[in-house]
Amino acid sequence: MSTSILKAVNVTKRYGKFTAVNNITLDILRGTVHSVIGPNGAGKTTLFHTLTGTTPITEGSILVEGEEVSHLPGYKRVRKGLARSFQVTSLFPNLSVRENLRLAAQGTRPAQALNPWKRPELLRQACDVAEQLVVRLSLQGVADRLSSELSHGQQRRLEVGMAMAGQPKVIFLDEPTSGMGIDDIADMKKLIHSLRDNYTVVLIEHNMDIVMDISDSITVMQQGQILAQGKPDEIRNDERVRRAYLGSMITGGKKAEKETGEAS
Ligand SMILES: Nc1ncnc2c1ncn2[C@@H]1O[C@H](COP(=O)(O)OP(=O)(O)OP(=O)(O)O)[C@@H](O)[C@H]1O
Repeated sequence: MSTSILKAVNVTKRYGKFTAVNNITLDILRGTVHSVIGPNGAGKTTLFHTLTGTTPITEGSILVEGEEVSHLPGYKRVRKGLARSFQVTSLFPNLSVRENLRLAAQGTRPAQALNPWKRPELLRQACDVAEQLVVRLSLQGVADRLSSELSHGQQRRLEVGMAMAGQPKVIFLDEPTSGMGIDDIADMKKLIHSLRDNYTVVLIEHNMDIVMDISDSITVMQQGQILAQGKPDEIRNDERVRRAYLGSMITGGKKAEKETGEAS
């Protein structure tokens, strides 16, 4: 049975009088893909920010493998094994794919990364990690190209690879398929699904086909709160979820149309 790797207990985030995340309790299990979905403004990204330490919480607690991290800044949570995949803008545009990955792998030992007297085996290890990732990301054909020369889909895969390079326990992905074409979406979906062999994935994604296909569990948020949690089938069939706002997103509108007799 999977054990808990990341927990949020009664987490609330307020901006002044506005409550963006309201009393959220989550238990994310090791080796799973856990998706967070909900309409625009539901609080998904704010929840991510609180879990990764980008933004401080107002109330509640966050635990990584049972250890309280609520008041640790983001960079210290990285050392506890939480990694966030950032947007394309976080790539080094004037470095090759291989060099981007090698630097990200070296970043696991920041003191060593900038030390001119660093031990050569650490550099070799970082090169090995980069080589393995080039293959895993299916970027062999462009490994020596500058990251700025990659297609959008390749850049987004590289972003995920940059998070993987740190060999974290949990990888946070915020809309990794946004702006992608169909082929790139299929590649990204395969990559995310494969991640749970080595990592735990927390995913924000608007593409319901992906969410339903690759998630082990789903948290549905609405107006800062949890509306429902469960396996994809449970969420798909949850009346509250469908009635609230997801009917057409999850079912492609078919069921809702059938029920209302409004199909054209
Ligand atoms: N720094 C901030 N100050 C004030 N309000 C904020 C701040 N960040 C987010 N909010 C508000 O919190 C609410 C939740 O925003 P959030 O970005 O978390 O939603 P979301 O579910 O990620 O939406 P989307 O799917 O559009 O990205 C929104 O009403 C937003 O305006």
